Amino acid sequence: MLDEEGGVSVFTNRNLVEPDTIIDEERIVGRDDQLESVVSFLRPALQGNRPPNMLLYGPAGTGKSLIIGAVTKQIIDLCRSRGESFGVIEINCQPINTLDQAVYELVQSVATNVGADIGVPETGVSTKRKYRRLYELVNEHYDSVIFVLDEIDLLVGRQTSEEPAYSKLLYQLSRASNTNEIQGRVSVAALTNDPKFMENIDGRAESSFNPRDVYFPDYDANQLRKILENRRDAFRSTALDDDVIPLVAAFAAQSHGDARKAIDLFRGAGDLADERGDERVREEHVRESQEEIDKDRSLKLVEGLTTQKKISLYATAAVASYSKQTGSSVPSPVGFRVYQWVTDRLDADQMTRETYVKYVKELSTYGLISTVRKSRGRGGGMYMEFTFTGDPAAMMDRIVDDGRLKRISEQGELLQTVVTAQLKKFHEV
Ligand SMILES: Nc1ncnc2c1ncn2[C@@H]1O[C@H](COP(=O)(O)OP(=O)(O)OP(=O)(O)O)[C@@H](O)[C@H]1O
Repeated sequence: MLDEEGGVSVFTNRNLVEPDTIIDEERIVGRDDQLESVVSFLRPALQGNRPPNMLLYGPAGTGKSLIIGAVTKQIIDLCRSRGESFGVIEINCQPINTLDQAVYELVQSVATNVGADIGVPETGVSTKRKYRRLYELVNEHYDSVIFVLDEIDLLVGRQTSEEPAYSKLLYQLSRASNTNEIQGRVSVAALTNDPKFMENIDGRAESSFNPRDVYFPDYDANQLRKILENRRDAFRSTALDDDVIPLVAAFAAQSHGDARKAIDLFRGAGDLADERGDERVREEHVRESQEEIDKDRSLKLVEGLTTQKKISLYATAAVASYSKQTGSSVPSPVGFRVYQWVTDRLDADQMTRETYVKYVKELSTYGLISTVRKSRGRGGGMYMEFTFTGDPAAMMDRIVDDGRLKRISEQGELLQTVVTAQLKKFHEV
């Protein structure tokens, strides 16, 4: 097999390890209970009745979109063979900011499905008009529909509104057939990672939505292994070393058993082998690809931090990096002194020691840092100790991409002296 540049590729069907490829049912692993529940909930659609609303919840990459997609696809086909038209109107709420935009996206989704005009402008008209257009399209083209709202919890809407946008949308859609706005049968399936989602929804939305729950737990390493085995034919039959699939599964199992991560890593390892012109995917490709993924993740995370958090992280990383022993931990009083020095140099606001500690502790929730409480012995008080899971010097490099912090990286030697002096002082007391 040739790759795009005409070289030999380890893949024969790379598409199979792309995240959004819709796979056949026989490739689905370990979701029998969820499949059974969703099938039984949607069966009424085949008997001329309205299926109940559903809430599919569980961590990222556990097959929620996959299962609802696979079952609704079958229903569409079965309905079609009986001369009925069943519509699946799907949106992902993650990039959507407002209720108005969500309704517009729904209109767009139906219009694309049926090949009709959107028939309403994106801005400059009321949300009510967009709802009207949505109902009009549904009534013209479908006998029954299911609205699939992925990542529903992220549709919060404007901060000023008391009721979150997802609550209003669920209310509106789930009663659209009762109010006769939609003449056919309507149900709503909401997908979320948040197990407490229903606690935040408004009372009247809760009673009109009133869903049947389907829970999607994490996959364990064994299930991930089977998921990957079932896509082994993405690669040439001789292209995978024996330890590749178990290793990919083990890495993904560590990061909460997310099948998407497993598939991404599987593909990434293959791409790396291709890039290097290697004929087989080996353990080293998996490890290096995983390192790349970790690096990207921490980079994205750092980009999203406020300047104060960046400074706190930078000062802490500087202590870890400049202290003589590798992998050494950072006592919070030392980190704070260095933080103060950095803020002075940058002429930035200075937070209290409590706030500094709070910021750094927050980063431990992302797995970048681990924290322990320490005692200085009799009467010496308590302090926190921070340890970096990765390389603190690499972390510093990532942070100084922020224009404001660049100035400090030019004073590396001075910073090193400050760190050494502060550490010495701390250990002398
Ligand atoms: N049981 C499974 N068998 C085979 N492939 C799976 C399985 N579960 C998930 N996958 C694959 O993993 C990827 C992520 O799955 P999916 O999008 O369904 O997860 P999700 O639970 O909807 O995640 P998110 O909450 O992030 O949207 C997809 O490529 C899907 O095909």
